[in-house]
Amino acid sequence: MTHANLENLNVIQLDDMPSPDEIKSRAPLSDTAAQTVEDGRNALKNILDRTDPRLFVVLGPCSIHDPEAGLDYARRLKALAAEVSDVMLLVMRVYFEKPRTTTGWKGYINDPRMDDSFHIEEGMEKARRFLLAVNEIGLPAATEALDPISPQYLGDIIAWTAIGARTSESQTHREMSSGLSTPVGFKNGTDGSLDVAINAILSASHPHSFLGINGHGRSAIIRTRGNAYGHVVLRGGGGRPNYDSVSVAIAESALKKANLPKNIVVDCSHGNSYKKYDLQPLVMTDCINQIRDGNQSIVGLMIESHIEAGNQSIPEDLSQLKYGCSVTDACVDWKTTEDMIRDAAAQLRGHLNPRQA
Ligand SMILES: O=C[C@H](O)[C@H](O)COP(=O)(O)O
Ligand SMILES: C=C(OP(=O)(O)O)C(=O)O
Repeated sequence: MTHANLENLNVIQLDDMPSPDEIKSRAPLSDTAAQTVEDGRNALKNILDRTDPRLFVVLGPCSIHDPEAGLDYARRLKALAAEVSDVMLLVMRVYFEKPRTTTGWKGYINDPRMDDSFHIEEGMEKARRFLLAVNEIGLPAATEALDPISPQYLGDIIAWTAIGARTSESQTHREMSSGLSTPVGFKNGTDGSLDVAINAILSASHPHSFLGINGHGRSAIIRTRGNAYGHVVLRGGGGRPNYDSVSVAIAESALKKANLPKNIVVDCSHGNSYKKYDLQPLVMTDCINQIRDGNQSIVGLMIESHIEAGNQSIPEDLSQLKYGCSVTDACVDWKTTEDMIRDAAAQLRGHLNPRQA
């Protein structure tokens, strides 16, 4: 009996991928970028530990598809970050991996040329170069960790990580988070379920042993310490938002019951704005009002924002792409972003009392 036809029946090809060490040697971490990462992580941890009373805001495009426009955005954001640094820590959303409900462009790492050619080796290196550039500008970066191998390539240049609504319940993502070097925000499920995020924080806070790769790209058993900086991201879901004060109070009690710190980030987009990008300012204003009214748990916000408003589908002819406009979820434009951040900063000045975890 032949055993030749029992495996890889649905695999067409296995291509070599440069190891994490190889990609890092092509795009090495500079001293400036390393300092930004370290300062960003420390500031985020201090906010979560309540030794820094500021609010952190993760904002930027739904996904990066054009590094030039992405860096244009980063430079603008850096100037805005300096203006409001007394009350807010701005962290740029640098999302390269998109979880899809069914199918669609899965992001710049997976398909950097946006033509279904899937040059992952090119995408990974360019993604790393982009992250380095953002950090060299002096902005810490946030990303969604979707592929469990990617952090070996990029983990040294990320300050905050999200686990998305579609993967908070996944053991693989909880294990990975237990070893990540950044604070990790776990989103509630797409159905609105908060339990998956709370269980994820608990799971990721413990040590795990699981399969992965090492810097040389070899299979490895990864043994982790556990991540003490997991927190919830409320993104709405199941047809209703969950940023309102009642939903926030429910999340606070669930965290208390699980013996977890009362640390909540509100995502102003996704289910919280019914995916209507121009509702994000309303969500943000509501959260800022809650903080002014004495809320002790909202430590961060997320905004999907780009240079131009809305979104566009990816055209066959890429020269037709509109500059600075999202190719995934719709975003608020730069002017609106500035207004949102400046208004919120003005509201927060004088109202940021040290909050209790
Ligand atoms: O934030 C991005 C999207 O909401 C997420 O990737 C799902 O997108 P999809 O439902 O269009 O696939
Ligand atoms: C996919 C995202 O969000 P969620 O997991 O909440 O759908 C995102 O923030 O890009």
